[in-house]
Amino acid sequence: MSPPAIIAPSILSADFGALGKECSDTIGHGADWLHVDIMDGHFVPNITFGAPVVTKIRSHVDRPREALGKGTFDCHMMISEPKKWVKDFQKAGCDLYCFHYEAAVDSTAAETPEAHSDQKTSPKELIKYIHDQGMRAGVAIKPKTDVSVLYGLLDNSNKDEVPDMALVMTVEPGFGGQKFMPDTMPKVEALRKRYPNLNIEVDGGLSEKTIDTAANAGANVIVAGSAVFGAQDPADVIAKLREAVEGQR
Ligand SMILES: O=C(CO)[C@H](O)[C@H](O)COP(=O)(O)O
Repeated sequence: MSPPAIIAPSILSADFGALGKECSDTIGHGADWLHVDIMDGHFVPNITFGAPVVTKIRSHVDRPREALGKGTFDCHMMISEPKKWVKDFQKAGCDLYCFHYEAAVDSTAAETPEAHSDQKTSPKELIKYIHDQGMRAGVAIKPKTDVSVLYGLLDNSNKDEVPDMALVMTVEPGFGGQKFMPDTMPKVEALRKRYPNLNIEVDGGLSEKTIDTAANAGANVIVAGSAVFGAQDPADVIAKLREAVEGQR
């Protein structure tokens, strides 16, 4: 049986002029987590916001009572220098710091020459560093990245270096409102088969139309931006996404 359904609306599609209220309303509509997209205009061709904004919106949502419980801030770091921002985001109230595997292994992804030494931190060292700051760690992969890169991290016997979640991107990261890519589903299926208890998150193009495909493949953490924030009845959409995942357990 897969782990429980976790619905994590992406606030990328929220009204940025009323972000605090949008966040508290969304939790009130039944969301488990808030998915907070951090984009640096370098790793992806778009910019959102940084730790000071997260600090402000955190005050509108109660901290989770238990690890990864209701109210978790799931920060998806679409940034070139993932190690550099760990402490700032911990202080801002991030609970789950999810970095991109591609950014952690590619020294050319760093924006500045000084940052190149920072990028020498391997993914497993970065996971440990995130854990040392008291957060959970996630590792994201883009649609073209092979799922097997995650096996080396997940099969590690040193628990401090093992991610708490894998994020399989179901669109190219950077923008909300894109079309779900069903050809990413074999990666989710492979992960679920190999790791029955793993939190597997999918992100991009998830809606009432695509949720069955993702749930069937084994995803249990569902990010949805435009489908939730563009809905007349966000609570109904959140409930339907949950039902679809629970139906597969
Ligand atoms: O990470 C993201 C984009 O890089 C967003 O979380 C994602 O695209 C959600 O938006 P939507 O549900 O509208 O596709």
